[in-house]
Amino acid sequence: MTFLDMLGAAERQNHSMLCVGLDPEPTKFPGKLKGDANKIYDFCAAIVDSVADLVISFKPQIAYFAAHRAEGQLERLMEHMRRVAPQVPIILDAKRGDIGSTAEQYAREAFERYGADAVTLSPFMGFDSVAPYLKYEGKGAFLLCRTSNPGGDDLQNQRLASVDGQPLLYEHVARLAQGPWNLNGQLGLVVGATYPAEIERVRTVAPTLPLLIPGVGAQGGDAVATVRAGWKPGAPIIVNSSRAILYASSGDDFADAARREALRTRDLLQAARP
Ligand SMILES: O=C(O)c1cc(=O)[nH]c(=O)n1[C@@H]1O[C@H](COP(=O)(O)O)[C@@H](O)[C@H]1O
Repeated sequence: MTFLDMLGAAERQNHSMLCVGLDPEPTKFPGKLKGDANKIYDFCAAIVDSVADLVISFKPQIAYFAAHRAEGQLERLMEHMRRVAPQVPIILDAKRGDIGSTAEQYAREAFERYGADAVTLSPFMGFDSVAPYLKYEGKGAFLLCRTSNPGGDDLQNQRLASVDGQPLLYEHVARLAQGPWNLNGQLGLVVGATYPAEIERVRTVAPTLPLLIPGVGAQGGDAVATVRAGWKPGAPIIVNSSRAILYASSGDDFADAARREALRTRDLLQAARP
């Protein structure tokens, strides 16, 4: 099953566009787990178990594991997600971007070591830095396009005088991903929920690509505006929330609280479909 097939199946089965981001930060862990980096797997597995029937995708952020020498725990978590939610695709948020020979190693890490279904990438180094990921048939690759952070303006909103129509840089990335770079239909784009007008613009330039949209919850993005700007039948959106769900409670009821917040967010997103 390809990444896109899995997305469609999870969306239908769980009636969801919600992606739960797995950004484990031990200092924020509840109760007995607090401060213990050896409990990253336990914390994340409990969250996965409580929301598995509510999500279109899971998105572990690799830095939160690597910073604590917890790559082994990430490997176990990937296996756990496969076991409890085989229908739910996993996007490894790694934001890689390097020359082709190094990109081959990053692609191997994401798809062979961790067994991810998709990965996030920076397009800054150009097509040859993206191509090695596309050799993995059926896997997805999301290019950073208009990111959720304010500093995204610094480069992404610059106008490209040398390109036809003088698009903004992020519009050009969207055009490349929808067209010439999308050799096997594996590309998607990352657009921040904090910028709904830009989501709408990206959706116009890239009408069929899946959009990964982080920024609801802790970053304050507008869930309803996000869906209205990005959702179209047949062109999935994957709306990520991490901290607002993971840390919905600092008590021993953290998994139940995460489920309540995930359910609330899922239903808000579903109800906003035009
Ligand atoms: O690629 C991403 O996932 C990403 C892109 C972006 O533009 N903004 C963004 O916040 N992210 C990631 O999405 C998650 C957002 O987390 P919360 O703000 O806690 O919901 C983090 O893992 C970020 O690294």
